[in-house]
Amino acid sequence: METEAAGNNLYFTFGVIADIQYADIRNGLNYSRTRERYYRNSLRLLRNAIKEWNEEPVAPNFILQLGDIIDGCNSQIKASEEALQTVLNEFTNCLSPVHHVWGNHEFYNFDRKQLLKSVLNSKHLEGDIVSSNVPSISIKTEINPDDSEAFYGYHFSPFPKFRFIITDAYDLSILGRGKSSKKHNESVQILKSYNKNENPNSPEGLAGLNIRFLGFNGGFSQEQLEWLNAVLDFSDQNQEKVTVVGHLPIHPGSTDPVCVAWNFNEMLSMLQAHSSVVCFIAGHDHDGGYYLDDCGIHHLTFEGVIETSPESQAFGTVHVYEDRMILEGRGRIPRRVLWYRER
Ligand SMILES: Nc1ccn([C@@H]2O[C@H](COP(=O)(O)OP(=O)(O)OC[C@H](O)CO)[C@@H](O)[C@H]2O)c(=O)n1
Repeated sequence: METEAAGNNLYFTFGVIADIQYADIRNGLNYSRTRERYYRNSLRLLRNAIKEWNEEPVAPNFILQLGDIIDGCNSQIKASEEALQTVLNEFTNCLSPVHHVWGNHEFYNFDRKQLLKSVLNSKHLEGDIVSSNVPSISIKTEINPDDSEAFYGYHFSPFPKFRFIITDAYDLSILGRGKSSKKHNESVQILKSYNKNENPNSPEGLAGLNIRFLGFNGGFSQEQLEWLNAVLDFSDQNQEKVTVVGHLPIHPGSTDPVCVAWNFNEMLSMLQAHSSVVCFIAGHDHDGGYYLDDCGIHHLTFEGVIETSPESQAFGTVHVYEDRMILEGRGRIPRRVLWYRER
């Protein structure tokens, strides 16, 4: 019974929203023509989500915006800047600071340099590493917008013994980096070694989990995995509870395999090896998903706003306690109680 749990003191709350994909165009369909996409209405759902967060008894400590904030079609109609400004204007009404994750649609509209110089770079919200009992180690990163190989990642601690890590699932990707970048070329090689189709987004001929090797997915570089490992070493020693956040799901049980990160297995085994990790939060798969893995890590994939009908909703508020988190989902997003794994 969750009401009889040891830790009934609410520590803090945070909001989550995924795949808004706003565009000032009429409704359309997804690529497989199975779902409607409500490009204009997504802005109204965002507005209502912000209103509800603002009206909570205590405003959420922060909001996680899980990426694909505007749709790629804005680029074709030369409306990328305008669409982004429209969505950001809504976020200015939000009483809570917003952490932005980058998805594939960010890269259809902007390159990495533009993103790093934009409001979608929320790294300024990164916290300091302060611990009385664990030696300080160098796990803060500087991101130079002129560095063509840089990845977008940072972490913050909103409450003692809790940490959130924003990761970059398109660090290895054929999207977003110039053709002369080493990571771009490495990504082309990885993708081509699995996917022989002329259209890199076509899954034709890809069997089982290999269906993830698509141009609209990506992965994590060794450099990023090493950084993450160092942060998690610190969190383990400091006995923290860590939630890792990215655009792409990393557990095939939590999503359609077509949406999984290329090197999900490397990321997954690393997170499972760190006792501090309790949750992974992703977007990208608009149908959403959930899986509790063998090590007790909760994998939450948030339903996308873009494919949510006007009379419904798709956002959540997570209430964080000593021994569990409770996701209060709205509309398509179910309520879930997420007990922390045994250390
Ligand atoms: N078989 C396919 C699928 C897609 N494309 C093209 O790829 C681009 C991205 O597709 P899109 O469905 O817009 O990507 P989302 O991030 O919104 O959704 C990911 C998952 O599908 C959600 O469940 C776009 O240009 C498509 O036309 C393709 O060519 N071939």
